[in-house]
Amino acid sequence: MPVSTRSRIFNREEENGGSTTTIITEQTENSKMAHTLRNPHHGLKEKLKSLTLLYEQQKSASIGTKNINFKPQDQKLPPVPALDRNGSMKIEDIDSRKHKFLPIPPQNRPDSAKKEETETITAQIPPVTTERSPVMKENSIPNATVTKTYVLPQPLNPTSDDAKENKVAANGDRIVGFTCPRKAPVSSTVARKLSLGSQMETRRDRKLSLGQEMDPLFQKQSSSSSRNSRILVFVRLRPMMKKEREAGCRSCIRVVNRSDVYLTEFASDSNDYLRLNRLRGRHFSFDAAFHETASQLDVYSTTTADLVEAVLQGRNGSVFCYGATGAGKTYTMLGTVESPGVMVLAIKDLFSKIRQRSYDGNHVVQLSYLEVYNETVRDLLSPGRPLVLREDKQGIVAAGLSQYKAYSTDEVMALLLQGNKNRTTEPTRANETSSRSHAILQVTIEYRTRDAAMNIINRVGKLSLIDLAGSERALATDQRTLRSVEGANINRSLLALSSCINALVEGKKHIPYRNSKLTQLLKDSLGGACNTVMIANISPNNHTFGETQNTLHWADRAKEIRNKAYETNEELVQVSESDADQAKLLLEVQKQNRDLRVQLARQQQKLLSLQAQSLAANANASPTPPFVRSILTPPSTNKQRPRTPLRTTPEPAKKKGSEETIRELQLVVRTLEGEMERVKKDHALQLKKKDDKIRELTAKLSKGVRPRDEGLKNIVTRSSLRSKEPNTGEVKTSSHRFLSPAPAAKKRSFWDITTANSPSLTTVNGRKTRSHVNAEPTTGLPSMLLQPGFARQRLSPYRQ
Ligand SMILES: Nc1ncnc2c1ncn2[C@@H]1O[C@H](COP(=O)(O)OP(=O)(O)OP(=O)(O)O)[C@@H](O)[C@H]1O
Repeated sequence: MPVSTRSRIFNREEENGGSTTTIITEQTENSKMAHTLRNPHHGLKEKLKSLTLLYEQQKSASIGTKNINFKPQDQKLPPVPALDRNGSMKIEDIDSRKHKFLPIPPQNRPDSAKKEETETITAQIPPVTTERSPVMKENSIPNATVTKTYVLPQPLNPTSDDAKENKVAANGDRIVGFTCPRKAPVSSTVARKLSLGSQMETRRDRKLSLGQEMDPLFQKQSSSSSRNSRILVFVRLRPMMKKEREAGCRSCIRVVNRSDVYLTEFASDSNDYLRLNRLRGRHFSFDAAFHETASQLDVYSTTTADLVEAVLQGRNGSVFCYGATGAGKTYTMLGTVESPGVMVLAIKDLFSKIRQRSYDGNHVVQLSYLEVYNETVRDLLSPGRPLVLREDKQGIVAAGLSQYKAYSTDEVMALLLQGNKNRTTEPTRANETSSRSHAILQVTIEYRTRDAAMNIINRVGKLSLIDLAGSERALATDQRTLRSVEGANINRSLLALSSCINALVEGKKHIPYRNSKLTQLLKDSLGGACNTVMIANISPNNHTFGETQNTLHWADRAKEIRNKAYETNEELVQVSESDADQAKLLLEVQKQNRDLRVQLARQQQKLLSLQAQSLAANANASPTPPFVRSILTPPSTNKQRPRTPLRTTPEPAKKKGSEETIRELQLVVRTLEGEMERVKKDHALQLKKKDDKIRELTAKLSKGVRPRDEGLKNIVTRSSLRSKEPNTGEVKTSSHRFLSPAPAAKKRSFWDITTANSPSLTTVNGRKTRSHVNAEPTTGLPSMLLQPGFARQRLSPYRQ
């Protein structure tokens, strides 16, 4: 029997001494399973049906089973099998003839008043690992022993709200109804990949909030489904608010595992005569389900990271959040400063990826941000008159929408911030900062590169990040006129969205996109050649059960929408021979430029070490050579040459500019080399002079001529010479350059070095500030630590 990702029932009831016992229909020979679970949400009919089916299969399986060592003592109550670290339970050597009747452990036993109880084991993909019977997977009857692994629902944290809710459900109202979900396709339990490399897969899986390891089947499905263009649907549960907790709200939703959520309806105690205090529940399965503790990064990396990668390869991608008001859509899309949401993380990721690839082409990022408010489209980046939607070759576009070029994450953030200020938000009873409009941020990435034949390849990918306004009930929000009109419009457009989803799912020819502005704008995302991700946001509050159920229902429907097979928006511009030559030349020039920059850096390094040596030797003798000083002095900010605005430079001008830059660079390199040579010569000359002087003095001494200073020792040493040398321009021996220029001075510290050239710092409140280092006799040496930076700064205008 195939093991479903859905819950399976493995129980029977038997009155055994007045107490309810659970029958585990599959039992092992070596390890006997006895674990009762409380998940009583299957209908009796379905339970019996699946039980009968299971029994039949096991029976026929057992006929062919050999090597069964069935011992009578096995009929005793087997021990509760140990769960593995994933909460999985192994059932080995299944033999259908040996069903066990196990007592429910006291901690799991429901209220004794209950007559009915169901036990559910959630099986995980791949739940079956066939050891001796690989055909088991194909739903055929095994003729040998098999091993099955069942992943049980995670044990609840007793302190969490979930745990409390669970307790209520177990001990409180009886659960008698269960809407059996439609069997989800196997692939729905896994996150579909967007035809990307294994690197992305690894990352995504690492990020999965439940931290379970990815099994091989998962990988296989992921890669095989990468060609599939089904909409990916994720669900995110927001945490219970303090206010809600204080108001005594209960959690009606539970994230069962990494893809499933379970919705429970709590009956109102006294008045619900029809349901007789019964509860209803429903199980939903999505590509991934995020627990309330899931981080923004978890959500981003699982839902959108692949999309960003695909957009860079020239495909279109859309992410939209759907859900009731106050369910956390804006939090997911925008987030806060401390925990930025999908929009911000996507932009950051985009730019970091562009930076990594910048070596092989040019990327141009353009941005637009609009809102649909009360069925009018408005530009959020340059507010003005409402925009009109038009259909052209690219699809539906808002005529006159401003497009901004952005070159860094910061620029995008600034634009985003500006747009959000212009967005319509109002406090409602349900949410203090309720978004009253649907906001769409569109990022277009144009990528231009050349192939081997120098043809221009132009790829354009578009990423749409959509924060929908919340669906709401009239009572949930204010009754003021404007708010209710807004609410009605929001609901109308969401209804139109639902109709489109329905029509798409049913495969209708006519999709009513024109029913609202929102659906017109989402046309591309829903049925077009686009990778689409939908994040359904839900609240745990049981008072919003209806809205949560609605959201989950539509999200479940949306899973079945298939987009058109996506294609890369790529354009190949063939160039003529002369153009190709020019392009080659440009590439060569660029390469040369790079080489020159490397050379320059090397020369600079050499120059600096040389300068350090020469400064040490000439500390007191000669002033810093002017060219060195000019390098070491930071250029004043107002004199600094502005960076070449490459972003706006057209192609031929850019080429011209790069040639000029190369010429300039070559000139700089030549100048530096010349200066270096001169310094070397100077240095050698000075050393020679010093040696001559020493020789001369030694000769004089040997002739009996005393040195000028009588107080000094008669022996002439280099140090004795040094004391007389300052400011005289006298030379020293070559070995002098390695000696400290001022031996008597206190040892120079880090601050001495870094602040030696800094403008004087004053004493603050009598406290010595860093300026005290200037009190020392300075050698006039510039900061060594700052040199590379200054040198770079000075040379930066030449950089491309
Ligand atoms: N995952 C989360 N973690 C922490 N706080 C959250 C989370 N999701 C939502 N919230 C908080 O819940 C509140 C409502 O969220 P948000 O404004 O995002 O809802 P919304 O669905 O956008 O509502 P509306 O449709 O009315 O705009 C906010 O205060 C937000 O900070």
